[in-house]
Parts: sequence; structure tokens; C-alpha cells
Amino acid sequence: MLTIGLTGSIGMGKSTTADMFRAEGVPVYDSDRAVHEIYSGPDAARIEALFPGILVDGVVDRAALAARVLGDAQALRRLEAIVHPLVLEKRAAFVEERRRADDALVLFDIPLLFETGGDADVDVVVVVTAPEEVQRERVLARPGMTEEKFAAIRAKQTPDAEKRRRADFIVHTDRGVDSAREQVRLILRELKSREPKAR
Ligand SMILES: CC(C)(COP(=O)(O)OP(=O)(O)OC[C@H]1O[C@@H](n2cnc3c(N)ncnc32)[C@H](O)[C@@H]1O)[C@@H](O)C(=O)NCCC(=O)NCCS
Ligand SMILES: Nc1ncnc2c1ncn2[C@@H]1O[C@H](COP(=O)(O)OP(=O)(O)OP(=O)(O)O)[C@@H](O)[C@H]1O
Repeated sequence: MLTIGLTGSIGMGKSTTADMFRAEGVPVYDSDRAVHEIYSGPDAARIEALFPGILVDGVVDRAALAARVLGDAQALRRLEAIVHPLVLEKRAAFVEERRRADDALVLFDIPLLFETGGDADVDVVVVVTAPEEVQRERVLARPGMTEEKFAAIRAKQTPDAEKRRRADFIVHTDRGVDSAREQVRLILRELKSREPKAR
């Protein structure tokens, strides 16, 4: 089974591009969704133990959590020490399930692929990218986003230029959805032609 790691900095178009792979029939593991499940499931109590008052109706309040961790490197590390192993556990379960289904190709959508060393665990790395002004415009258009929050997140991420350097494939998302879809199809065509060797 060939594993693709899809990554990219905040607002570069990861989720949109992952949906395109999904539409082409590739099973996708979505690590952001895994985090959402963790924050609303039984392990949310562990986040509450670390940040008392963070639960609202049993679910982690993400805006409050962001305010607690984005300016506090130690707090973020403590949070990641709980969240990342749980995300990996969920991913292992997904891989097991897809192996049993005998899938040839799967994709992991992981914002922090390089930051967590996850690139070593995948066969192929796809990086989504767009010019900085496009990224900024997209991110600042989101409700609740501020210049400060954007800057704090960017500071914690591997720079886009480095991600592109380390990529096997790049998807440019500033040329519209049809272009991105075409890039995704070309990548899949190339990978499917390699597939027998990779198994
Ligand atoms: C900080 C939190 C509360 C902000 O939540 P919010 O809903 O506002 O944003 P969201 O989760 O959609 O993240 C937006 C983007 O921020 C970036 N980001 C998120 N967590 C991190 C992190 N630990 N380090 C660097 N960048 C991050 C990613 O590019 C992500 O796509 C949330 O991201 C979080 O709990 N992060 C810690 C868990 C984690 O590391 N998640 C990353 C995927 S495993
Ligand atoms: N190929 C594309 N063409 C035009 N717009 C795009 C394209 N890909 C993404 N976008 C737009 O860019 C914005 C961010 O996309 P998306 O939510 O997929 O990014 P993301 O990388 O998953 O973000 P985050 O890391 O913050 O979760 C969205 O408004 C989306 O519509």
C-alpha cells in the first residue's frame, strides 16, 4: 500500500486538495478531524486536566485553547504531547482498516507532517502551496482570525519554501480549483504507474 502525506502551511488549501484526492477514490485520513474527535470524546478530560475550564458542554473550546497555547510554547508542547500520540493511534487504526480492504493507495492529510517528522513514515509527500499574499488573504478572511494569531501559527510551522523543497509533488492552489484538480489527477496517474514497484 502506497502512503501519500499531504501537507501545507495554514490556509494553503490542504482540505480542499484532500477532497480532490477523495473524489478520485483515494481513502483519506484527516488528522484535523481526528483532533476534533479527540476534543469531543473521552480524552477531552485530559485536556481539561491540563487547562481547567477549557471544556464547554464536554467539548474543548478551540478558540479558548488557541488563546492559551499560541503565545505559550510550553503549553503548546504539553498539549501536543497529549494530542499527537492519540492522532497517531487513530491513524494506525485507519491504516489497518485500509490494508484489510487491500487498498493500493491512501492519503494522510497532516498539517504538521514535517514539523512532527511524519514525512519519514510516508512513501510520497505532496505539498500544497500558494503565494504568501494569497495565504494571508485566505486566513485573515476566517472568522475569529487576527494578524497576531496568524503570525503565531506561521512562526510554529516549517516555512513554505522549505516544504516545497522537501516535496515529491507540489499542488499550486492559487490557479483555481480546476487547475488543482488537474494537478491531483496527474500526481495520481504518475503514482499509479509506479504502484506495482512500491508494493
Ligand atoms: C491551536 C488550536 C486550538 C486552534 O484551533 P482552530 O480550530 O482555531 O484551528 P485549526 O485546528 O483548524 O488549525 C488551523 C491551522 O493551524 C495550524 N496548527 C494547528 N495546530 C498547530 C500546531 N500545534 N503547530 C503549528 N501549527 C498548528 C495548522 O496549519 C492548522 O491547519 C488547534 O489547532 C489545536 O488544538 N492544535 C494542537 C493540536 C495539533 O497539533 N493539531 C495539528 C494537527 S495534528
Ligand atoms: N485550488 C484552489 N483554488 C481556489 N481556491 C482554493 C483552492 N484551494 C483552496 N482554496 C481556498 O483557500 C482557502 C483555504 O483552503 P483550505 O481550507 O483547503 O486550506 P487548509 O490548508 O486546509 O487550511 P488550514 O491549514 O488552515 O486548515 C479556502 O477558502 C478555499 O476555498
